[in-house]
Amino acid sequence: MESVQAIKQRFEIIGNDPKLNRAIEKAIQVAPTDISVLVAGESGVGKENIPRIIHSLSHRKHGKYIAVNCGAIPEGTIDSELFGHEKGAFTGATNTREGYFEVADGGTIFLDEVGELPLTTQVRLLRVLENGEFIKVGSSQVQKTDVRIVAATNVNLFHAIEKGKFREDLYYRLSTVDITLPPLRERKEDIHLLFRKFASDFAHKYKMPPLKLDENAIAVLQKFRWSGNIRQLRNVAEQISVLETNREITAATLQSYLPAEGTNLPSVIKDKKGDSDFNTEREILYKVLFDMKSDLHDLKKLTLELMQSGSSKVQETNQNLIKKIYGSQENDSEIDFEEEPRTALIATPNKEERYQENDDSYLFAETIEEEEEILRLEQKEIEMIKKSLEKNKGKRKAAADELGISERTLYRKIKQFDL
Ligand SMILES: Nc1ncnc2c1ncn2[C@@H]1O[C@H](COP(=O)(O)OP(=O)(O)OP(=O)(O)O)[C@@H](O)[C@H]1O
Repeated sequence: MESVQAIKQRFEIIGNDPKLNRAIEKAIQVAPTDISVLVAGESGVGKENIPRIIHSLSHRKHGKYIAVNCGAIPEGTIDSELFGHEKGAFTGATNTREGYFEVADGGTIFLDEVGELPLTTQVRLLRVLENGEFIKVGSSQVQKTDVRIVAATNVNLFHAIEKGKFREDLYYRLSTVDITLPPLRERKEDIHLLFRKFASDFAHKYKMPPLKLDENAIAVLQKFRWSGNIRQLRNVAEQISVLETNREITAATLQSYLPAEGTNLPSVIKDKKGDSDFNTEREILYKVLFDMKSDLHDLKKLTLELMQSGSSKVQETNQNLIKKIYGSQENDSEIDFEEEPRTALIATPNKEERYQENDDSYLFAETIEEEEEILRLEQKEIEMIKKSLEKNKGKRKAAADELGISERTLYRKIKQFDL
């Protein structure tokens, strides 16, 4: 039996965390059997490594391995994708098509985000698991297949069962063995190791000298929550690798690439109860917020430079605007740009001062401000998604990777915003 260490090398899995090692060990143990395995863990923890290990160590290793993201396939086509269809089964079915369960006969199918399967598909899946039987869409002929199923979920399937969205019998069929991968924040020792690996990969890819984090930066890296887990860490490492000319990374530099923690974004509050999209939704909103913040910073810097280098005319004609952006200072007819311009950049009028006369107007104004902010965030989110899809020629997987979100979340966003 191959050792955990050898498997880690073969699959380029970085980390020494005991829970990670135990997960790999379990995968090695169950691989030679045909037991169904359910892999659990937050988005981005590396769940896909487990079915790849299981397949490659099983007697099916020369058979096909197919990974299916159940959340990324529209409900209307999932049965046909998985089980195939007959010619004429529905409009557009011009030919008979083999589904993944037919193609992967003798191999392994990885069903990622299995909790996203519609109930009708769950019934079909249960049948395959029980006796290897399935029926193509539009057919009445029962077919046989011999496929091993490894499923994964980043939501608590018990909640889905309670809500009537997931069949209990299917859950027990899928999870003969459970393998759970820990979130990155519980693998503190591995975070720097992973960052170094990614930084070295990107240095190689972009032909730049490798990054080096100083001690404080390492501490920041380890303290951060990493709600998007390894995927998020990889994205941050890539951004810094490409954008930073100074390759010695300090805590402040690193911090500027990390989303502010504890930001009271509406979706974060809404999802605190433990809804499934909490991590990924937050991830994208953080990213959006971060981009907006840096755009704003750049804009302010630009106008400040213009005013400093330009004429007093700019200041005269835009006095009100300047006050609004850089703070209203009583009896100030002119702002002293020589004095600590960076402080001026972030100074905003105190909200209590602005609204102290009337509490209601304060609350009202706050609500409107928040609503406008949400709309702006949404707009920005739509723009980012559109750009990324265009750049990646409509390939959702590539776009999702670039945006640092899962394909399932991207698929939902596309539906939500009608893109
Ligand atoms: N231990 C590891 N060492 C190096 N890279 C890793 C490790 N684990 C995961 N990765 C990388 O992190 C990224 C996310 O992994 P993966 O897609 O397997 O996550 P996931 O848990 O399946 O997420 P989701 O639930 O969103 O599909 C991938 O690019 C993967 O190669």
